[in-house]
Amino acid sequence: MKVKNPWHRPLIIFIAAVIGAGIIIMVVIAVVQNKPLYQKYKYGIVLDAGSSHTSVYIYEWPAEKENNTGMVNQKHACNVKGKGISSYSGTPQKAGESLKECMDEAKKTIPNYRHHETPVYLGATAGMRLLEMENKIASGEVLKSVEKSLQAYPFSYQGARIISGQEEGAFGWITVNYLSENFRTASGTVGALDLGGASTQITFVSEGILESPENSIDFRLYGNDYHLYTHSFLCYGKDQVLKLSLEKQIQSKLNMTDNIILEDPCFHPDYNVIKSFQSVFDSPCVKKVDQSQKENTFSHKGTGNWNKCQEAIKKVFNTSYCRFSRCSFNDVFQPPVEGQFGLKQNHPEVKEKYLAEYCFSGTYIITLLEEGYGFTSKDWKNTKFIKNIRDSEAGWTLGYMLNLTNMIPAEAPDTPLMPYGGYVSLMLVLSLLIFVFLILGFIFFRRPSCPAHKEII
Ligand SMILES: O=c1[nH]cnc2c1ncn2[C@@H]1O[C@H](COP(=O)(O)OP(=O)(O)O)[C@@H](O)[C@H]1O
Ligand SMILES: [Ca+2]
Repeated sequence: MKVKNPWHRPLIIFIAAVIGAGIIIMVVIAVVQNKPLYQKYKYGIVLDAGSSHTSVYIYEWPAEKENNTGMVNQKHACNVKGKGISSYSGTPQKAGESLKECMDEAKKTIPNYRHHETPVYLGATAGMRLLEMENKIASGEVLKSVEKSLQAYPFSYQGARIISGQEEGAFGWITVNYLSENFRTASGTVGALDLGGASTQITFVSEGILESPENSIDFRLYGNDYHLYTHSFLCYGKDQVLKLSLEKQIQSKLNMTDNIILEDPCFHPDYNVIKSFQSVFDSPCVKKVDQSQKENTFSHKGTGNWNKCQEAIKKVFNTSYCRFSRCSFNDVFQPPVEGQFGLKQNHPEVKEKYLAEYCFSGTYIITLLEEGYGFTSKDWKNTKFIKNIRDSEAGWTLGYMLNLTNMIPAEAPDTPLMPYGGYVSLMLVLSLLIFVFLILGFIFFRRPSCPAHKEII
């Protein structure tokens, strides 16, 4: 008679129970491990203090993914009411006060527990560059006023300063390429064009030798080297160019004794506005008019003629002199434009206050690109007019914050072989298999070789 191994049955039951429990524990761990976690965000605030107005941008990114590309998004934008901070040169304390509404909004938008670690930066552009040139004390007071106002908030204040034209161009380029995820892909980068009210920037990767060091800037981002050409033309933003072009027309009529009537081909034929000399001559971009003329007015009448408008605008670019092997205009070195371009454009929907100047602005953009930067019909096909990329505005502010918070590493971070969830699951399956084989091996090798010979006495 065959005798059953007395401990065989309970052992099998025990082993089956252990394996069953093991499987359940592993499945639970795998499920819990891979369940989508509640995403925690971090925040950053950048104020773009432009010549015409100030905007407050709030950025957010998943707390644990700071160095991954494309992770930072614009959460909120607020347009400060009124003009740019440089317009408060006579009443500096009002510059700080003007930011209050948007900063209060920022306080509500960002969760309270993150306030103290949220950096706030203010960067002022061409309007303040011009004020600094004209009246350094006034520009200093305006900056102090905005600083005082920002320091009153619970955020981590990181400074208010006038950024250079080179920074404005380079950070605009970083923003566009970061949002387009061009840094870690083989697609290459796009050049960046930005037309502001008081300055305009052009930035692109150039293979050629850059003859003027002030136009050259190098970055190492995610393990790649980028050799950039960048230039910011102060006074060539659209508001200042309009003043320049009016000034040229007024100067030619100054010796007239009668009221000055400017017939302007860049404005539509129904346009007829009385303007003060002061509104044209209040800027360091235009030649000063003699004091006795300051109180004068002129009548600005549109005639609506595109060809004549372009002829008039061409006159603001000086191409008669160049110290380098080649120039864009005004003796500024520029290599031939390369690759695709994104031009930052403001709201495509037409607002009343900008409508009258649209003909002038459109003609200026075309003339700047073709006559100024040397774009040809081939480059036009490669040029996109953009306001937003993935709901984030394509200006310099995001690039500025990414740079100051070191969120774009010089070297590409090492990426693990597989995602964390996949790794955990694979390890579980492999350990389960090893466990099962161990048990099977144990059962087979410990089994008595000839149980039939054994007898119970
Ligand atoms: O909705 C719009 N349509 C057209 N132009 C706009 C709109 N919003 C702002 N702008 C113009 O865009 C320009 C923005 O310049 P900004 O104030 O940034 O100066 P900056 O960059 O030279 O310092 C100004 O000329 C302003 O009038
Ligand atoms: Ca701007």
